[in-house]
Amino acid sequence: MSEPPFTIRIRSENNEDMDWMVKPDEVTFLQTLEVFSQIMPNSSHTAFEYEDEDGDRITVRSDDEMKDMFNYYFGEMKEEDRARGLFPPLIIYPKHGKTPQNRNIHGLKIRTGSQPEEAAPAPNQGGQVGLEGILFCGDITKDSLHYVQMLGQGNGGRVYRAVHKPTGKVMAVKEIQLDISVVIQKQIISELEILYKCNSRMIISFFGAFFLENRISMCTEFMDGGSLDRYMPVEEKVLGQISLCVIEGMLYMWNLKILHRDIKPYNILVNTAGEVKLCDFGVSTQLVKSIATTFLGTNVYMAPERVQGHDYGKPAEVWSFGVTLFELACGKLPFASLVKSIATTFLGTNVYMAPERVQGHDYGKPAEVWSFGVTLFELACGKLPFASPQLKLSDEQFSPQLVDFVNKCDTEHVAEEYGV
Ligand SMILES: Nc1ncnc2c1ncn2[C@@H]1O[C@H](COP(=O)(O)OP(=O)(O)OP(=O)(O)O)[C@@H](O)[C@H]1O
Repeated sequence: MSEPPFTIRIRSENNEDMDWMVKPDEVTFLQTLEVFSQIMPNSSHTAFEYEDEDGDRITVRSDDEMKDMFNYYFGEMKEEDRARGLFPPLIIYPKHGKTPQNRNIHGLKIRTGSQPEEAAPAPNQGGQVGLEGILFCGDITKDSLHYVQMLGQGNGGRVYRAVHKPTGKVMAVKEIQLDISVVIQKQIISELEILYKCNSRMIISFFGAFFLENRISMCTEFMDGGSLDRYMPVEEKVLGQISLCVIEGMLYMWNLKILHRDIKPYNILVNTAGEVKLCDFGVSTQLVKSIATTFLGTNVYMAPERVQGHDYGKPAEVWSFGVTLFELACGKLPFASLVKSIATTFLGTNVYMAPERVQGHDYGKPAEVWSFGVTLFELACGKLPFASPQLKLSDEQFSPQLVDFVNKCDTEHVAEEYGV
């Protein structure tokens, strides 16, 4: 049932109130930030807070958190007030964009003074940018980084090894070009701040992020062993240890209500100290959305419900982990069963295409026969043959425990067994 319009009372730092009538189904987090910028043009805000029944402040940084706030507000309302249409104003407190120095638990002490007027040219771009072109979270700026080497390139951007000049700290800097508005840039920076609070041995440390023109740079711990894709196939007993780390990392983030959203060998990093860590968490829904809009595509690690555009959660994460384990163990993807995961519309592939075609290899008559097989199946059964996919790890070189584990990383199994 959709909720009725009601008043949000925006309370500024000097206790001045401004009332704003909203329809909870229609108002967005970004609109709220825009309202702040209209009534307080001299301050910049990246989030706001409201108070719960104990008077504790709860921060809102996204549409989802805003929805939670509305649910809380309507949930707290007395039935008789609701029946009489008496809706007390919901008071919110705009939050200034903070430099997170005192929240950076990784103890990186870096210059926090005003930002430079001009930034050093990026490794792959020239030109100089004024202050207004720089959005900032953390204490790192472009000109404080010395780029040493490109470590890799993903779908969206490039990763460099860089030295933070003031401290000598070696970091990995991931740069992604995103054509988005400044308001969305601010939201991304704000959403990324949660990474400062993450403190797990299984999660890559986050040092800061900044925008320069239309490019975001995210600075994280450098892992000298790189990502696991380099080491495939991985021996089973090593895989066991790796799995423990990945699961611990996932559980840690799940407890913070954060999904990784992109579990795959490329996002599991190792170092010569023997550590295994997850990187590239989808903590910023806005960043995930912006990347998805800029680089259309699905990937073969995605669970079917996600590819089909349905809601997804932890089971989809476990699915991706299953595919990852399969690939790490065998050195190749379980493609025959996974081809169903390739979306119908994205990247011009569809569920009738043979695996070699989906993978961008040369194809010919056999691919045509594959598509015909899928078509016949659909005509005979009225559904596609991929409705209830199972990962298979049939090769006998693996222990039954590993085979069983990987096969249980199936969305339906996880949802049924654990009720998540
Ligand atoms: N913190 C890091 N330390 C060392 N190497 C890294 C680090 N982060 C990324 N890399 C390397 O850079 C490569 C590219 O990373 P990137 O995150 O851009 O792409 P990806 O994960 O392969 O794909 P996608 O763009 O889909 O996320 C990784 O595969 C990894 O080898």
